[in-house]
Amino acid sequence: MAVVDADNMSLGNHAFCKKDYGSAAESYSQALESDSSTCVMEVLQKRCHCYFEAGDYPSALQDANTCIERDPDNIIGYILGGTILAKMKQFENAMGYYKRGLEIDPKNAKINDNLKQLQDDILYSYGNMGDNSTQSTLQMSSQEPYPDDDKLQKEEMEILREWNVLEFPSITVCSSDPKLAEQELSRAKEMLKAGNLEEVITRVVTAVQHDTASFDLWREAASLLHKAGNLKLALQFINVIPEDFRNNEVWRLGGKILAELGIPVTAEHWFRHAIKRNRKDDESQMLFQNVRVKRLYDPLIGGAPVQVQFTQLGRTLIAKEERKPGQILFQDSPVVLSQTLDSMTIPACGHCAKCLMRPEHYFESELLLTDIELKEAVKRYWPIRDQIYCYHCDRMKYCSEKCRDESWEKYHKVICNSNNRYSEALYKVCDEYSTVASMGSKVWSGVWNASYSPMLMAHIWASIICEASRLAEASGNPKPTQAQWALSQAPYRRFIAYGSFSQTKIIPKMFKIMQDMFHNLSEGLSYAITEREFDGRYFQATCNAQAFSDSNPPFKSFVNAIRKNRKYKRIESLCIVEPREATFAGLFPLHACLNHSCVNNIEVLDGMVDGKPGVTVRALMNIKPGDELFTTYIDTQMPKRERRAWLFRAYNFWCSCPRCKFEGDDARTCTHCSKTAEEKKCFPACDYHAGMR
Ligand SMILES: C[S@@+](CC[C@H](N)C(=O)[O-])C[C@H]1O[C@@H](n2cnc3c(N)ncnc32)[C@H](O)[C@@H]1O
Repeated sequence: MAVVDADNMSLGNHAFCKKDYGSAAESYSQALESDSSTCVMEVLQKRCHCYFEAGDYPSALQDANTCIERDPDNIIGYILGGTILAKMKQFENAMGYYKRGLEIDPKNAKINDNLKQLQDDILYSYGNMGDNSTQSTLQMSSQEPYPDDDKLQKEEMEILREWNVLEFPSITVCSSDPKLAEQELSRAKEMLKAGNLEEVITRVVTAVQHDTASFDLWREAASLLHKAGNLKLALQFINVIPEDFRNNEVWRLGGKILAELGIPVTAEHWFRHAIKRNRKDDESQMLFQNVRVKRLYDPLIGGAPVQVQFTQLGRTLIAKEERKPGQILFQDSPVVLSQTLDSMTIPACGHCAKCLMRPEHYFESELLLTDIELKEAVKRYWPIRDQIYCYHCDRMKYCSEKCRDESWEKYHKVICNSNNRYSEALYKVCDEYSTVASMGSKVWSGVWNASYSPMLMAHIWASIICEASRLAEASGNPKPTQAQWALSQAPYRRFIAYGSFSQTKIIPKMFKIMQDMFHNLSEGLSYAITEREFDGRYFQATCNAQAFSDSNPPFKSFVNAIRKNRKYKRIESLCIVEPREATFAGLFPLHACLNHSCVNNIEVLDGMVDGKPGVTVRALMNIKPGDELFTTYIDTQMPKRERRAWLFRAYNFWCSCPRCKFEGDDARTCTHCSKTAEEKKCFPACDYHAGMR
């Protein structure tokens, strides 16, 4: 047998037995340098063991990956890779290695044992993540003004002025008599109970006439007027109280009145003051967020039978009308998108997500050349979509010049490697990802842990930068002003952007790549990717992104067309296997308000919106007006403990949906009646729980 440097090999083995892993690894490295034969794999595995035992996990992983690269069916490589990643607490990645191993040897006892251990590790790690409570959405939601809010507030003040509600109310001041004032106020309260609203107003006015100096009285009077529905007079009364004398209650009441009058930005201003005076004032915080979601989302909803509200779960979508299973609730288009890394080899428009697959991607070229009938069918029915490349790089494909030009102006010019020498590093790791993915594992060790593309984050930053520089150019400024930066960031404020741990430590390489990419841009532009910025966008990209595809790809049109023509019955039989479609991850503003439940009442499907790929949200169950709409973020076939753990790890909350409350750890056993659900029907198992939905 040709041996790899036998001396070093046995030196290595000797040191290994003595647990001197450093020396053993060194000897194995020297043995490998001779790189002569079949033993290379064995030495690599042994060195991997040494690195692992010595705690040098990145080097160990490199050896495991080299084993896999040399022999993709090398099951030990997958076991080693999984074990190392589990040790590094990269559980999802570890799972990827083990799953790939099981594809080669489904009954492999070691992998099956390791997988069980991995599940325990996952659950244990979740239980030990420090503060394991769901974060308070109220505390996490910003009350910062939006860009241009100052202008909007000025416009609102004009309206209030026109309504004459900023002036002192026209009352005749009587002799000061606080007692009489109190009596009048009590009568006003009685009148309110009796529903005599006219009389409430008369009494309230009389009350303040007798004690104009008491701001408490003005506040109580305003509160009664608010309850009686006279909003404008109520506002006038509350405005009488000078700012320095307004307490938390006054500001809150003012905010409520303004919100009901449809003066949202000023209402937010009043609620902000209320919260400043009492940080624990949850009511004002909730009211603030509800005013905000109304003004931000109402314009997006159009005629759809839904509305956005703010609840304990944060932004939430509520049905306004009844819907039966299968009926559409709304459709949505992405504000930003990028093709997911695992589908990068499938041609698609990088701007609008249309599939650009051609017959040669589906049929073998030999067949296309020799099968005359197929050739004819393809010529007749396969819709050939244009494939246009970026002017400057061959990375980006588009379906039209319009898409290419829009993409360039909106974000690509900032990250195209013709303009940005640092972007090559990002493209390179994306390419590496596809190599690893082609081995069946969604791993991107040490760099990225999510299945969504980091390109989505890059597109977010690039689009912010392009928009800010466009605004600067339009206003004749050499560089964007702070207000212009804020304005260009505003569309992304609709997407939740917080998580429970910092990603910069977990994927430092990606953090560095993004910092470099956006630090020194052309024309003196620079965007600082701080830790906070990186973490926020990371969670934004992972917690809100929805995967979607072109719902009408060329293959589908082709098959539908040949099905209608009996002549092509044989060709139909060549199209049995559906091709993998290009998948995109997108941020959809309305869809991103959907919260999760393990008993989801809606489903999200691919759909065409204004001629471009987007999403369609459809009822799965009977939905009544006022019902909250729930999607599902995970595979709901998983048992409860796993579901909850995944949700906490990926989305930062502990699910408290009816299923999680009442289902046992085994997804098919009911905690109430212990009955086992039918195969494939996880829950509910009993009528009691069915009624709890
Ligand atoms: C796509 S957003 C959904 C909209 C979100 N409520 C908001 O205010 O933007 C996902 C986030 O919503 C929250 N969330 C969704 N479903 C939840 C649930 N069932 N319980 C608690 N929080 C939930 C979590 O913070 C999660 O990371």
